[in-house]
Amino acid sequence: MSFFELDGLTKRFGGLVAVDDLSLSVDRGEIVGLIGPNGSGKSTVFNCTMSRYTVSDGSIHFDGDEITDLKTHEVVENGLARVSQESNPIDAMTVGANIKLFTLPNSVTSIRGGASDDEIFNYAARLDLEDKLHEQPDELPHADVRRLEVAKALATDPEMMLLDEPFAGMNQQEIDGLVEKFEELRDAGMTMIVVDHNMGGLMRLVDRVVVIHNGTKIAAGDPEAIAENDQVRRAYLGSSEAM
Ligand SMILES: Nc1ncnc2c1ncn2[C@@H]1O[C@H](COP(=O)(O)OP(=O)(O)OP(=O)(O)O)[C@@H](O)[C@H]1O
Repeated sequence: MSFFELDGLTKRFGGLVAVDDLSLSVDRGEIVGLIGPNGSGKSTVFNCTMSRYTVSDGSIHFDGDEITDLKTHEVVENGLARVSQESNPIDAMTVGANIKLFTLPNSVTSIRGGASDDEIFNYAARLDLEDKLHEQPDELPHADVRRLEVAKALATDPEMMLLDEPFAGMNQQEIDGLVEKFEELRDAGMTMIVVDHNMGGLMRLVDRVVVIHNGTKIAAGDPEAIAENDQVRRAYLGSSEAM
């Protein structure tokens, strides 16, 4: 069994089948790109994996355990973390305090515990945010807010990260910088699935690409082969996006 496996994953919203019998596996240390036109089901795959949505059919395994029906905090405790499309830092707290929040024990009553200042510094430093620990998120440029979201996810000490549009809204220099950070995380052993519409950043980073369209896998392969794949091109041509 692979490190991470979706087997026949299906998610229905009433009559709409958002993810349709999708199987996908990721090996430890791999970075897999999950791409597809708008509405093809990418975020739904992440939401099912993190138990934000209940799965209609199929199963999800991570590191040898079935995690399909766990609660979200149990999925996180198992070593999976997700960076959402939307940033949601708490603006009334500093960058450091926002990161620390993700290191607290999982209890609404816990006000003690969590990572030390040194540990918080190290999580921030992995995203080049160590000089911004005392700033408030609403004082930061967009790219720093997005990197803060990655640092928050890292603070749960995951073995695998699901990254939903990490490059959105970034300029080329910022994308290059973030690609470098993800490569450093990979070198330290992190496994990742990355969803993004920025093909330049994504294709450079990933080992393998899985393409979904209408919730179904239509292609999988290395980035070069996927860029040349006619079925993939047609799927994107049928949507309003360019590949
Ligand atoms: N909570 C929900 N309730 C009803 N329908 C939903 C829900 N979440 C997603 N969908 C539908 O499921 C389909 C897949 O949506 P999803 O957001 O997973 O696509 P996506 O590939 O992530 O799109 P994008 O690239 O635009 O983020 C869409 O038709 C969407 O409208």
